[in-house]
Amino acid sequence: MTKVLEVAGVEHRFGDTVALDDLALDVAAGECVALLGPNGAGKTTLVNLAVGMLVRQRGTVLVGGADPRWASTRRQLGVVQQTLGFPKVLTVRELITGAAVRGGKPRSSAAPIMAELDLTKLADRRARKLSGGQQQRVQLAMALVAEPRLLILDEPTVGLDMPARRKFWEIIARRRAAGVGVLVTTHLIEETAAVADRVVVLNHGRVVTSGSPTELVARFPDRTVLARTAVPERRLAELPGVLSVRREDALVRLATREPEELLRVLLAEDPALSGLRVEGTGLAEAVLAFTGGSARPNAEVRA
Ligand SMILES: Nc1ncnc2c1ncn2[C@@H]1O[C@H](COP(=O)(O)OP(=O)(O)OP(=O)(O)O)[C@@H](O)[C@H]1O
Repeated sequence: MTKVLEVAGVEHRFGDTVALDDLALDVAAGECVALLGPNGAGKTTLVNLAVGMLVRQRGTVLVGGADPRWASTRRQLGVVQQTLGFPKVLTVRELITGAAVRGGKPRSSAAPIMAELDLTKLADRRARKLSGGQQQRVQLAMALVAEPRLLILDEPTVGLDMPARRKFWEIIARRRAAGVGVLVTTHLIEETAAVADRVVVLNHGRVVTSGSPTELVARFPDRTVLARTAVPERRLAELPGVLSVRREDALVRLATREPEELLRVLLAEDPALSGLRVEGTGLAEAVLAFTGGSARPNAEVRA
């Protein structure tokens, strides 16, 4: 499989701070790799090296086999980054046409991409005056118009509502089907689980683990059985397969690896049992565990 991003043996320091430490990571054509990790893990540093904004200190960073600091390499790269501000006076059409020309494409390539991203009606508006979600679409159009081989998306869906997020990932899926590789950094872990082939978890500048979202979650086989019951804690702890018991008011949380067996004995023990629920480990909890945080049972947890 062709690699569109190759990172190997990368070390990067800011003074005494080691931001990246012997880092290796690849993105293949058509693959979506999510880079996750807590604040300060080194995600932005890696992105800035990959887009050629930082000068490499040690190791290899190649986009489409070439140095991302070369202008010819950057033409193969589409970037959506939170921090980029638009110039004051330029319209949506001017920005997207400019990105097409810089990428070696004809000016006429702007119109179809504006249509795909619902920007046609906004074409003559100044980009700076648009809403956050609309500006995000302009950035994506600028990133896509030159048909890059690699997309780097840094927190790309922050500020987008649910329909806009769905649309965003649909557009990315179409590019992936055409062989475009994607590197995405995000704190919205559960969203990533739905779109990424592979997750790379960074902490303190190092890769602490990587794998498909399903593989990472499968490394945490524990399930939590929640129920309202009058059965005393000591008795609950003796039930088969119970690893731990925690009571929160009337609710008990029982950790187990055999939830079905536990449910059977629980119901036999307390026919008046109510509020029964079984929770599994989500990707967010798995990532927190890998980076030394404690698990939190929320649908969308910031790493
Ligand atoms: N320009 C800089 N000068 C000094 N230190 C920096 C600079 N940029 C990053 N660092 C340090 O490098 C480390 C990695 O930072 P980086 O911004 O890459 O992390 P991150 O994973 O993107 O974090 P976040 O999720 O908060 O954006 C941190 O310890 C940070 O303080």
